[in-house]
Amino acid sequence: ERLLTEDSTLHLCLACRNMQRAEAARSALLTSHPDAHVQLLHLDVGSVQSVLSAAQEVKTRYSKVDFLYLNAGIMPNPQVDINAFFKGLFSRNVVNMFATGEGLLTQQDRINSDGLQEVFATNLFGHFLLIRELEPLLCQAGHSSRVVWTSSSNARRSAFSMEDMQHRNGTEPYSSSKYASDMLSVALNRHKNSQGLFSSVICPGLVMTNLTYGILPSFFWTLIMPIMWLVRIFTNTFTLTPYNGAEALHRLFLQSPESLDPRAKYHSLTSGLGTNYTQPRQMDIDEEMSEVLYSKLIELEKDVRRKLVMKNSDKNTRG
Ligand SMILES: NC(=O)C1=CN([C@@H]2O[C@H](COP(=O)(O)OP(=O)(O)OC[C@H]3O[C@@H](n4cnc5c(N)ncnc54)[C@H](OP(=O)(O)O)[C@@H]3O)[C@@H](O)[C@H]2O)C=CC1
Ligand SMILES: CC(C)CCC[C@@H](C)[C@H]1CC[C@H]2C3=C(CC[C@]12C)[C@@]1(C)CCC(=O)C[C@@H]1CC3
Repeated sequence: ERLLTEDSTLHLCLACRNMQRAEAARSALLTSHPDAHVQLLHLDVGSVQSVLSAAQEVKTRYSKVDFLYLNAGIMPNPQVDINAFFKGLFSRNVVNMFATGEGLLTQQDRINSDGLQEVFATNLFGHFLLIRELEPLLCQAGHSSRVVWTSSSNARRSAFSMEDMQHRNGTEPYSSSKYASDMLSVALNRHKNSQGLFSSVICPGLVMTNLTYGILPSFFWTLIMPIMWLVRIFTNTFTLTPYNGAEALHRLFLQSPESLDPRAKYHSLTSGLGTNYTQPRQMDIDEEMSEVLYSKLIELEKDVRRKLVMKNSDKNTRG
């Protein structure tokens, strides 16, 4: 919505897994911008086959991609640790607890049909594979392109382990996947800036969406809204609405790639008085670690491609 307000000649492609919702989003955009070019594309970013097919379709439809917003993300079966919440409330860490949710949330992950951990596959690997597939459209001579990851303030180094990058053994797959996306963005910049591809990371703040309604029911969030406005005075990270949460996405669209800090996370923030702004904050990233992650993802990519070829040839011989 905000991008079209900025430039109504944009060609938007909404890549979604649920085509009914995608169609509703397209209709809403066409209501406010009747002449806009809005196309839909089926993409389940958590499925290797779907990512490859969608990328193929993009390559037939478009000759270049200027911006790739990697926004899809999941937090399945979240549990709030009430004891930790009350302990944190009376500690010196209280502001950080509200800003990041550190120590308050655990999730239950599962293995998907590609044999990958679902949170890792959706929040990180599917996006990585999409970038790899779209490289010919993103990296073109004399043209600069942008990849923007929706990360989170919940990304935490201690939740991530290089020996278990899919987070098979822990209870914080969300935090781990978001930290991995921060590292991957840094590595992408190192490998791809020379080819005109620039990667950035944003955090939308705490926004009322289906994700947060999965943590606590929507009526509860509505009930405690006055408390949330109060908390906003201390953290500015309670952006609360999708419009406010999109502030950093919008700001990055307007900023030239050369002026971006590859090691910063751009936070959407809303002040106590309701003013929106974007603030870059340095990420806790080790260059060497991000390089190791990049190599491991390339290896995993080879592996899933090999498995997919075998699966499809099995199907053909049986069918
Ligand atoms: N809400 C918050 O407070 C915060 C959110 N974030 C991040 O913001 C991003 C957007 O989340 P938010 O809007 O809050 O949550 P929602 O659950 O409302 O939206 C998530 C979006 O991702 C899509 N999606 C999920 N899985 C897939 C998939 N496999 N393939 C394609 N699309 C998929 C969903 O599609 P569908 O409609 O089909 O479900 C939906 O459109 C996420 O990356 C999240 O981690 C970060 C910090 C805070
Ligand atoms: C009185 C209320 C404000 C109590 C709410 C307590 C917690 C449920 C929330 C406090 C900080 C929140 C938070 C998130 C989820 C809900 C909280 C833990 C996120 C982890 C949601 C997803 C993200 O990506 C970042 C958010 C950070 C803050």
